[in-house]
Amino acid sequence: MSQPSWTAPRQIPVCILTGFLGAGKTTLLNRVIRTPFLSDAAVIINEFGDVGIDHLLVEQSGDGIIELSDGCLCCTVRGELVDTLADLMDRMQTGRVRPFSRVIVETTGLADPVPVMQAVMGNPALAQSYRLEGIVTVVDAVNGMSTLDLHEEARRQVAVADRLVLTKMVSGDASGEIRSRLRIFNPQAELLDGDGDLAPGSLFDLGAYDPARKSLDVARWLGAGHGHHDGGHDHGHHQGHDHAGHSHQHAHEVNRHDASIRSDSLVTSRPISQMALSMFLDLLRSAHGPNLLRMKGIVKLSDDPSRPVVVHCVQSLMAEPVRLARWPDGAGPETRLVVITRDMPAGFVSELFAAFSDEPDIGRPDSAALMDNPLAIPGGSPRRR
Ligand SMILES: Nc1nc2c(ncn2[C@@H]2O[C@H](COP(=O)(O)OP(=O)(O)OP(=O)(O)O)[C@@H](O)[C@H]2O)c(=O)[nH]1
Repeated sequence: MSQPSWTAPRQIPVCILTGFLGAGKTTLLNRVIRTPFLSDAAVIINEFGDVGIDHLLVEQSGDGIIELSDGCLCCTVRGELVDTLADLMDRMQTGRVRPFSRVIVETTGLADPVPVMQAVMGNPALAQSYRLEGIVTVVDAVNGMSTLDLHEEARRQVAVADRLVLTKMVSGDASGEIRSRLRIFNPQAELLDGDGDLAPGSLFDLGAYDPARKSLDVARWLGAGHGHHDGGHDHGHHQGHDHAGHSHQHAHEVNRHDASIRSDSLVTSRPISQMALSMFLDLLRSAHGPNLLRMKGIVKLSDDPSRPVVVHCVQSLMAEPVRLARWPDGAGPETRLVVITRDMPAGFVSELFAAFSDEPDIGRPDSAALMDNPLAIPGGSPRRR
């Protein structure tokens, strides 16, 4: 992990709007595109196939910018989206398009959002101008269950979301099953009613760290208050509590269709050294990067527990950590990390973190032992693909 930066340049937030084919992404965008919150947004629409029509369906707001990135994001994301974002910035800086302060990328319904996130975060030139704000995933209440059963991309779209929007609801009762499943799948994401009165700010302002305002809405970003799913369903969901010391971990394992994807929520008030944090993150990213779909959080460091560091990564890519001047209002002071993984054994991430954060436990090496011998990793060896 590189040294956290004290100040970050002004970067334009990029929000990814995803959701399976026909879930209602374009409809949702149309509902909010003309509102003041999005009046200076640039919208990039990715379409699949030679004859795209989605961009024709999105009503332009005034001189709103609609960029078309054709081709499948899964295949062309690194070239196409990176080029489009770079070109857009160049055109703004040379006065060829009006200034924009936010970008929304609507993906094709077939897109795996992870490479899309990587494209925004992983290009050094783009990282100067843009920062990944987060993911909004639209889920269709009518077809959502079968879509999640059948499509890995749809499961990933839900798992990595910061915010989930449920569309096409028939009645409150009928949507109970899909709500429960989404909660199991992604306990942290805020779940919004797409038929309700949606303010664009509640859709696209995801609470991520904003270098311009130097603000972080931890509850929105990490989902405080959304951490528990609706009860009543048992799809193999396991939740572990360990209140020894000051920490607890919640691990959420989803039903047999989704069994490969897990979400771990790691919380501890015990400060962690920067070295131990770096080793924990490096180990996860280097050894398990392909299975680390997303990790984000705020960490209490032992050198100065009053100034937390904000970290987030997508697979092996890590954004520049940012050291805050103080704990954000309403947060902490405790470390909170959300880790979304695929094909990792239950307990692996939480055990590894507990070892690095020196949670006492018989038979578990502490951080000093792990730094001496990183092979003594607790939690067993994850399956590899
Ligand atoms: N009843 C109802 N229909 C909706 C809602 N949202 C979208 N639809 C309908 O669902 C269909 C697909 O909506 P789109 O907004 O085009 O979905 P999309 O996710 O952009 O679709 P793709 O671009 O094909 O992935 C359209 O016929 C919409 O009118 C909703 O909240 N309620």
